[in-house]
Amino acid sequence: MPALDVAGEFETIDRLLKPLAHPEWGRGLADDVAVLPSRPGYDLVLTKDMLVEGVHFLPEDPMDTVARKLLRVNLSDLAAKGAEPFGYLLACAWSERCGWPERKAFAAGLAQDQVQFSVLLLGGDTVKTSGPASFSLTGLGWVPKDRAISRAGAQVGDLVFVTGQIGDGRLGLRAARGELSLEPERIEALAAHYRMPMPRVDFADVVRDFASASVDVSDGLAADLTHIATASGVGLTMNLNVLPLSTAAQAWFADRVDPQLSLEELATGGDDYEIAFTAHPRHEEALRHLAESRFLRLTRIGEVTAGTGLTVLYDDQPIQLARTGWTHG
Ligand SMILES: Nc1ncnc2c1ncn2[C@@H]1O[C@H](COP(=O)(O)OP(=O)(O)O)[C@@H](O)[C@H]1O
Ligand SMILES: Cc1ncc(C[n+]2csc(CCOP(=O)(O)OP(=O)(O)O)c2C)c(N)n1
Ligand SMILES: [Mg+2]
Ligand SMILES: [Mg+2]
Ligand SMILES: [Mg+2]
Repeated sequence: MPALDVAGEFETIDRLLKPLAHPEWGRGLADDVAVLPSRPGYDLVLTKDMLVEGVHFLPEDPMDTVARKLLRVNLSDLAAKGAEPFGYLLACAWSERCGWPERKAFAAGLAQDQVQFSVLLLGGDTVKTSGPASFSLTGLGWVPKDRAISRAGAQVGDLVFVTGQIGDGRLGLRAARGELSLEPERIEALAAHYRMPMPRVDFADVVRDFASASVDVSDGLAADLTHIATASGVGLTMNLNVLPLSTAAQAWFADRVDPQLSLEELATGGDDYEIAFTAHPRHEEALRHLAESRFLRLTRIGEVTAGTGLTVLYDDQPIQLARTGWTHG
């Protein structure tokens, strides 16, 4: 008899999650734990982020992209530390709207990203809730012993860099909500970034080899750079005029009446999942070369100074931001 498509706990585990599991370490998702052999010469790097419906994704977002975003926001944290991901633990609190097709789409999204990023499922937990859907993922990666990059470590005189583009996460949320009047291709590109950001996994080894301090940009570039300043006990500057914008963001920006306020929105909006880091000026050429060879944009956005906190510059003048990024309550 063919299996029924029942969105139950063990149907979900057996039919949707087991195919994603590490063949050995995950114990077939049929034990109480996963067991990993240690890797001599490496440190294990662990991170956890949640995605909650209405907080991190929209109720109408497709479940395959919700799953991929969940994995990717965690891969982003690992990449910022210079770690290479290998596996993850997953917790799902399915809501009423998560029937079998939605769960299947969720697992299919994970299957795609498992191949793209070379990670496998190790275990997790599955529950049903009458509240909003929420998901939590623990990402695991390896970094050569004692080489993980921290938020502390920025030195006065270092330069501040950011990968990729800033602002598509914020504009993508507004695009997905139907708040922007741009051509449909632009709306699509921005919403796609919001629903499925690209973690800079391919740049993790460069960060590890050259960065003095590093953070991934989730809350907002200004907020996350402030984390580096605080942890490192230094000051950082950020030049709003050189904020790297995508072509879609440039199209949006071109129509704004208040350019400064618009750039502030992008620099504080979050959901970028780029890497912001500091490095000694002697590494600038190598960093530019490596970024170019990997087809990744890299922008020098500021410098590390004696002092404290983040100083934001617009037209060479320091400005005050109303807020630096997203905070939860
Ligand atoms: N509920 C929690 N229990 C333990 N540690 C937590 C919890 N929430 C956050 N943290 C820790 O606080 C630090 C900052 O968290 P967060 O701002 O979420 O980091 P990130 O933005 O890189 O995801 C991290 O070390 C994280 O592991
Ligand atoms: C529906 C919806 N509203 C608002 C946002 C914006 N937003 C929510 S949480 C957040 C910051 C990142 O999430 P968080 O849980 O703080 O991740 P972490 O910094 O821990 O990686 C942002 C920009 C969003 N992504 N989706
Ligand atoms: Mg977090
Ligand atoms: Mg994070
Ligand atoms: Mg982070």
